[in-house]
Amino acid sequence: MLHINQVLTIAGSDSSGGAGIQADIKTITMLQNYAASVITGVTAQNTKGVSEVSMLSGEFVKQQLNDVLNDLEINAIKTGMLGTAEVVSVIASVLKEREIKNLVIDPVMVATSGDRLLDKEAISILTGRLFSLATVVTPNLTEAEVLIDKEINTLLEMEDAAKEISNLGPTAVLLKGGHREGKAIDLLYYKDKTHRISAPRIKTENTHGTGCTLSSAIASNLADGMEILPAIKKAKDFITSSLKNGINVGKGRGPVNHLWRFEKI
Ligand SMILES: Nc1ncnc2c1ncn2[C@@H]1O[C@H](COP(=O)(O)OP(=O)(O)OP(=O)(O)O)[C@@H](O)[C@H]1O
Ligand SMILES: Cc1ncc(CO)c(N)n1
Repeated sequence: MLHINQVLTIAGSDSSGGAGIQADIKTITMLQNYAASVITGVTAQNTKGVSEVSMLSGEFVKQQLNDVLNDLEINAIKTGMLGTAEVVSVIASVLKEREIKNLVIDPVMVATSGDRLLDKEAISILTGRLFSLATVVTPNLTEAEVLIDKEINTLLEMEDAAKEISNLGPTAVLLKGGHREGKAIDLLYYKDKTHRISAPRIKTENTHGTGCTLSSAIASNLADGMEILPAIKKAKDFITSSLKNGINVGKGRGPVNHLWRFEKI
């Protein structure tokens, strides 16, 4: 029988299907792995923005997580929208207790549209209890500025920021430069070295779900046994291709889209 690696996404639902758990499941599936999903909350959202968020209780998130981990053989986990301090605490406790091999944390704080997806009081729990368990954390520029409480403008400042965030305990930090001008350069800080992970900027309005897609692709590649650097480079190729294939769904920022299967290496 065909062997398939299992990836768990812990994230929120995006009713418009472009970001959140829907983006994660699509990505993991396109990368030919099996996706399980622990839902933290539900957003009423479309391509123009988020109109409402309803979070599940910490207890219910814990129950989903334990049910999945007690049964499936999860090879990697990715976290996205965690919403509340209660949910972040529960996830940190469960993941600390279990031997999680590959954990990718996308520290989602606000949607592309500017709407808040993480309570302010949850941030210190995220950094204090979850970051140290992570293989990779993937902040965007705004999230990184919140994490280090400094403005980040230049590539050199991005390098310093990635290094500073690594002091919070993750094995690697990928600081995404998607919201800058020019080439789409992300900075990876890993094993005391900085790597520039670069791709041409795609001229498109259809960028809904870029962050979710990238972090899910990294988790999926780690689940396949890839090392951190190649897992990130391959995920970067995947998001670049998905941006090229973005589609005009909705009247705002349409979703990225995947048109073909990537061959496994
Ligand atoms: N127009 C673009 N062309 C090429 N790459 C891009 C573009 N926009 C974003 N990226 C890349 O997409 C990935 C996600 O980065 P981004 O900074 O957009 O994350 P994010 O802000 O967390 O995403 P989201 O907008 O979904 O919240 C990064 O690798 C980034 O460089
Ligand atoms: C549910 C959800 N998670 C993450 C994001 C980040 O883009 C979003 N817009 N919606």
